[in-house]
Amino acid sequence: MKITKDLYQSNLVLLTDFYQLTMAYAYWKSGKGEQEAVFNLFFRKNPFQGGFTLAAGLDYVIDFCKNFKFERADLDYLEVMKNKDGSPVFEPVFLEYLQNLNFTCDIDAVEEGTVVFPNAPLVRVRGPLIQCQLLETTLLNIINFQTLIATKAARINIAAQGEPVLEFGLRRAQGIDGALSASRAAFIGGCTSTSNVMAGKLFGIPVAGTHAHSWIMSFETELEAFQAFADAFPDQCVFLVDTYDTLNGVKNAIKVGEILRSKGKEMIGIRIDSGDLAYYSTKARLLLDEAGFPDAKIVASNDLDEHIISSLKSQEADINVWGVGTKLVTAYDQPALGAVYKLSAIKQEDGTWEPKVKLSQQSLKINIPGFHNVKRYFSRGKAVADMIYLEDKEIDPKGVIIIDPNDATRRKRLMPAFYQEEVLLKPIFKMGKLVYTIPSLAEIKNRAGNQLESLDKTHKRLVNPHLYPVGLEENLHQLRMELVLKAKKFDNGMD
Ligand SMILES: Nc1ncnc2c1ncn2[C@@H]1O[C@H](COP(=O)(O)OP(=O)(O)OP(=O)(O)O)[C@@H](O)[C@H]1O
Ligand SMILES: O=P(O)(O)OC[C@H]1O[C@H](OP(=O)(O)OP(=O)(O)O)[C@H](O)[C@@H]1O
Ligand SMILES: O=C(O)c1cccnc1
Ligand SMILES: [Mg+2]
Repeated sequence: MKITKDLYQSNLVLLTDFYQLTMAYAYWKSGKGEQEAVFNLFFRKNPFQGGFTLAAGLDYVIDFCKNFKFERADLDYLEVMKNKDGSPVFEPVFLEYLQNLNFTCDIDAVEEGTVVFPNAPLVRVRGPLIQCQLLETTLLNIINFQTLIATKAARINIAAQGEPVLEFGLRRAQGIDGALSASRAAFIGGCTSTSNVMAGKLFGIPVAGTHAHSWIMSFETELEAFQAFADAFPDQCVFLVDTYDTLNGVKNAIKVGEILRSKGKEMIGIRIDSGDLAYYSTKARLLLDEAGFPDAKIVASNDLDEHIISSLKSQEADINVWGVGTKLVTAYDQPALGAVYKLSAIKQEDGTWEPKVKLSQQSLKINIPGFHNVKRYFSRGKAVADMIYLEDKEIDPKGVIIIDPNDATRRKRLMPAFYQEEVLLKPIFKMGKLVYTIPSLAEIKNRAGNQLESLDKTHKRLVNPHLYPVGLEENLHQLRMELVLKAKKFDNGMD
């Protein structure tokens, strides 16, 4: 277990791509290391062909930045790295520089549990080039995964229409942190509990569960197994009924439920983990109701995701609680969010900021330049549109036009004076100092619920959702166009 322990006790500065360190060295060597820059972290497409994304992971980012420090052991490792000719990769003076390096960036970010959309920044980092660069990979690793899983969880919870979703993913998750971060993000996205005990301990997520087929199989009969479980946990009986014959299993659960009742206890319900979940849940409901257990819950599990849950809902399956593992914590149908981290401005020697774009053959990949932020407009509590804008340009309250960053012919006129507004990037660090009050996980989950509530249901549809309007404010659109044309010079990019 040494590796695990070391990993979690490390402050993660080496959890980065090697090229960040070689670039840092080269920046330092060329004297550019302290030049100020602005980087933005954003994604280009909502995952799962959905209409929204739920931001998560900021708490980890804060922790990483707060503890950003090269320790002796990190430097010892870098010190022995050699080039092909046997010379050290990093000269000792640079390692000394790293040893004395203190985190001094400004970070502004969207709060965890906020609904977000493509192209708008989730995190904005302003600071010396070396530091901005050294944050890239770790920030992307954290935000990409937790945001992906929080979004998947939100979709699954939308499909469950407010019924509890229990997260059962640990055994199928992508390794140790894949499981822990997923349990955290799944809780933010709306799951009520996790089966992962360590996630319970680390994050304060309620832990819950039933029992496995092995429990039943270890007894001579199913009835004996249910009875023994009831003896051990009279207040927490959810009997797994499908080991041998599902409907007979329900009858056995009822028998033990009656014994429990005679002792003043109520069974919570049953779990079905195989077969046609619509058919068996309906039959089980009838048996339970007829036997006088109308409040007994029916839990369903077995490779569930938002689509199967929706289908079961439309089949009027009698299911009250959903146990979801593999397809949630692995984001089964889309394994990565694809968020990127791009430089958008750099400070010149005369103190002015130079906005930057990176050209791409695909116009959709040209980044948004400058020092920008994103603002959400609301009407009667519902989100109307998001505007990405340059922070130093005035917004006319009488009217602005926002322009689709991927298609300049798509535009929307907004009258800010008629809306409530919220600036989505909040100050997190100022000159390396934490200025943000970190919310509890329960507060983050609550925010996620309210945010999803503020989104029209057409954007939350699981299949072919209505596109939520996100656009560039005119000045920003203009700046982006000018920079693209300037960079392309006479070449029109059609070769
Ligand atoms: N009524 C239903 N409508 C749509 N999908 C369903 C329905 N009932 C079950 N499913 C889903 O169909 C799949 C059935 O999986 P599978 O073919 O492995 O059968 P199984 O019942 O798990 O078999 P086993 O007895 O081996 O566990 C699961 O993903 C399950 O969630
Ligand atoms: O299906 P998931 O969404 O991943 O949910 C978790 C699964 O894990 C458990 O059994 P396991 O799959 O280990 O064994 P089983 O398939 O034989 O029931 C449980 O019974 C669920 O089926
Ligand atoms: O508690 C359960 O029912 C459970 C836990 C993990 C995986 N599947 C089910
Ligand atoms: Mg299974």
